[in-house]
Amino acid sequence: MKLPTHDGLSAILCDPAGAVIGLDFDGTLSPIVADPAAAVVHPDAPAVLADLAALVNAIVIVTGRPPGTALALGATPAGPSLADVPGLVILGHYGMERWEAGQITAPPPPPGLDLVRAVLPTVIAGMDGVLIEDKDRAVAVHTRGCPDPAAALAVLSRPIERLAEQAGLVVEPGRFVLELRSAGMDKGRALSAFLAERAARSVMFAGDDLGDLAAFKAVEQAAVPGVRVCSGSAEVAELAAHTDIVVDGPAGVVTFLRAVVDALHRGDFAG
Ligand SMILES: O=P(O)(O)OC[C@H]1O[C@H](O[C@H]2O[C@H](CO)[C@@H](O)[C@H](O)[C@H]2O)[C@H](O)[C@@H](O)[C@@H]1O
Repeated sequence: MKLPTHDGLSAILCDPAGAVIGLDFDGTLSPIVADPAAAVVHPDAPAVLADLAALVNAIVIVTGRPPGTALALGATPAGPSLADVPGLVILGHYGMERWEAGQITAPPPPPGLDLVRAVLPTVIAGMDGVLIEDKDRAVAVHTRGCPDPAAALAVLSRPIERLAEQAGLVVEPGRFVLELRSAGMDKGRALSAFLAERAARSVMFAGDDLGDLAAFKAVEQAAVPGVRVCSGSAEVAELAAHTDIVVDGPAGVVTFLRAVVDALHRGDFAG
């Protein structure tokens, strides 16, 4: 793949040691599938991330998943797993939970989740194919398995908003999913704080969904050069307009990252 011309990308290629590479998980590193529990990482993703990690300041996965789930889904039968990527940091639950060097740090889960767990079965009663994913500090309601996923999402939207209000939570919309989670953190805040922590001199963020918009905004507003990469899909076609480079889903992300690694090894942009 020939790398596109972009100032933010050039900054990363010229000075990789200063670059923070941020990535979403579902739809970016792992192809979208019907069952959230089966959304394993693209088989070539951990290897390319491991190669890239040796060249850049840091690789950080910023995801709505709990870090433990991203790690479990990041295991590959042959070759390295996500857990093998040197220095990898995972900011899970939209930045609420952090995994680094085998350690997780997180505040206690929001108390409103008990109400959500008690009431949700009534809210979805009679709706064929709705799936509840309990993530300990958040609960996601999926409609991908419904006969008409978009219609089911529309039906659930208002009742879930009301439930979130009652429980002191917020609703995070995604790809045929409505997630009830605590307020006060998003991928943008998480990424900005990480850039400051690492004294980043450039940044890339790759994502596929509405929850990634905050991170794209953080790249835009960062005091350092940056590039926003869209893991493109027909499902979230509108996301491309908020990004600089569009690739074709997780396979496209892996090909793009491999081209970055190859360019760095060749020293195309070195001093
Ligand atoms: O921030 P992300 O890493 O993108 O996580 C966002 C949500 O992704 C997951 O749901 C999505 O992927 C599933 C598996 O491919 C798919 O079945 C579902 O339709 C998508 O919405 C995950 O299950 C959620 O918990 C995440 O919050």
